[in-house]
Amino acid sequence: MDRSPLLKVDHLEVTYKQKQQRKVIIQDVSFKLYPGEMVAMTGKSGAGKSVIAHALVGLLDKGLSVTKGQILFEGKNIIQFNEKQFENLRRENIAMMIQHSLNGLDPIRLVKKQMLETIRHRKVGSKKEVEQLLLNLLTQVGFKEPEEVLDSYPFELSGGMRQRVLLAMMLSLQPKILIADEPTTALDIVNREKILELLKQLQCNLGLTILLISHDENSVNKYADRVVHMNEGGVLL
Ligand SMILES: Nc1ncnc2c1ncn2[C@@H]1O[C@H](COP(=O)(O)OP(=O)(O)OP(=O)(O)O)[C@@H](O)[C@H]1O
Repeated sequence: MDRSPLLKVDHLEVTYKQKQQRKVIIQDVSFKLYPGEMVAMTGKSGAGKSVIAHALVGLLDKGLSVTKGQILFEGKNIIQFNEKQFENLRRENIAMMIQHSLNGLDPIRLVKKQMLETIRHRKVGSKKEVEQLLLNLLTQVGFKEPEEVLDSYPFELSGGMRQRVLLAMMLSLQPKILIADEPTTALDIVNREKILELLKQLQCNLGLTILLISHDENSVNKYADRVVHMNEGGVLL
């Protein structure tokens, strides 16, 4: 099959540098993400999964930088992107649900306000059309009564519900790739399965390409099309 990868990570190296200190954190990592597939990146805590995810969207912590290799998005090397270009990339192409993102919602601001904030760059149409879009997004992530959710505060919602709201916000950006970094860690076992099932459903129904990051290989194995296993800063094949 002649398919080009949407994302190609090629011999990536990430180094931590501060004053006299220098430590290679990610070494020679290569993998591809093809359109419409769900790839799980697994490996134990500290293996480097989050650092890779952050490198993909230009959100590396201070002191960390890409020192070797390429990250090609639709064939274009994004390593040299400036802040503005990365911002556009995150807004238009690669959405990232960050780890512990249950905190990613302001508990005391209406869901509606926070969702509106996320889509402020999209030209949707009239107020009514925007509201309908938000309701559709909430329905897409499994809410039976989206109006109620829209008019609630995150603190009134359960952990699983908040995670689904965040997912709806990510979907509102219409990304080509969704990176979900440990989307289930803060949830109980029933909600964990529900979120993974939902991601699978979104992949199948919307053709969304997903990079699912998890330390729990067993739970993601049955959902992912492929698994990239990280081992202390490198890929274990
Ligand atoms: N800002 C930073 N400064 C220095 N070292 C860092 C920084 N962020 C991460 N590291 C180091 O990089 C390595 C990989 O960390 P990373 O958070 O990517 O692991 P992980 O596989 O995502 O694990 P976890 O699931 O626990 O988050 C670890 O050794 C960590 O100490």
